[in-house]
Amino acid sequence: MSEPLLEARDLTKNYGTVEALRGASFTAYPGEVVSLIGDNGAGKSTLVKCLSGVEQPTSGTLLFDGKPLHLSSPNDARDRGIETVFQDLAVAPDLDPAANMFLGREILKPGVLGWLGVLDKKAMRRQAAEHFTRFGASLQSIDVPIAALSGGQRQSVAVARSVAWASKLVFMDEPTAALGVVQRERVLEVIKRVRDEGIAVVLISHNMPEVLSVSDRVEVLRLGRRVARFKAADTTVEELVGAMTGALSQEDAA
Ligand SMILES: Nc1ncnc2c1ncn2[C@@H]1O[C@H](COP(=O)(O)OP(=O)(O)OP(=O)(O)O)[C@@H](O)[C@H]1O
Repeated sequence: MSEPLLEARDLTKNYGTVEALRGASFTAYPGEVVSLIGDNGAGKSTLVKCLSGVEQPTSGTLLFDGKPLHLSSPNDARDRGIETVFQDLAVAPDLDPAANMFLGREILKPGVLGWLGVLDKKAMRRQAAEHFTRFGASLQSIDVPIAALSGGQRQSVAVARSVAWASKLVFMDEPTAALGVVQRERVLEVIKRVRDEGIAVVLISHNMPEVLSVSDRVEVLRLGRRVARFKAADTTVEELVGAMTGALSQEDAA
């Protein structure tokens, strides 16, 4: 296997007296789908927040391409090609899907005075439409505000937006949770397509059959620590559940 793209070693994260992470480690390789699983409260979202610049770990080490990494904000992570689809769907409800896709990354064209940039809405709409088609967001129109879309359509806009900008790694926190069967399959196809382009996809999901069908590897968190790692092809739902609940603890045994 290639060298790790992103590695977390012994991360801790305290919120007051709550220890959300207690020495958590995690590894993602380029061009793989790795699922991060664990019971409610295991620390998955906290770990993703620490790996995407939303939160700073209390202690521990992050490495990116083998070099120490410090992320002071989500923009810091984005500058390195790391994108995140959050569980709470950070889309702007009053803007249309194209504007959402380019939020904070607007395409400018020279203004009348030559030096004042104005928004190139046409270029953004064209690129957004191409992108949504490519990444399976089925929208009848890209002119309506996000607020008028269904939950599933909003979700697919959020997924398409983050994979549009991810050049190295994308975190997806429950990306199929709000989706019907057809859209769920589309998102899973998008995940595989992004992986096949050499990007690392980190998937958080409580749906074990889905985890096994789309992942190359699975890492298991329990009580704020990584307790097991599996190759998806070599494991079963029962084994994953055993690791999540503590019936099996590979890493403690190692
Ligand atoms: N901002 C916060 N302040 C205080 N405690 C927090 C905060 N965020 C998370 N926690 C606590 O940290 C622990 C881990 O939470 P986290 O959301 O990371 O778990 P999770 O594995 O993502 O869970 P779920 O599957 O339910 O989303 C929980 O006990 C949670 O209550």
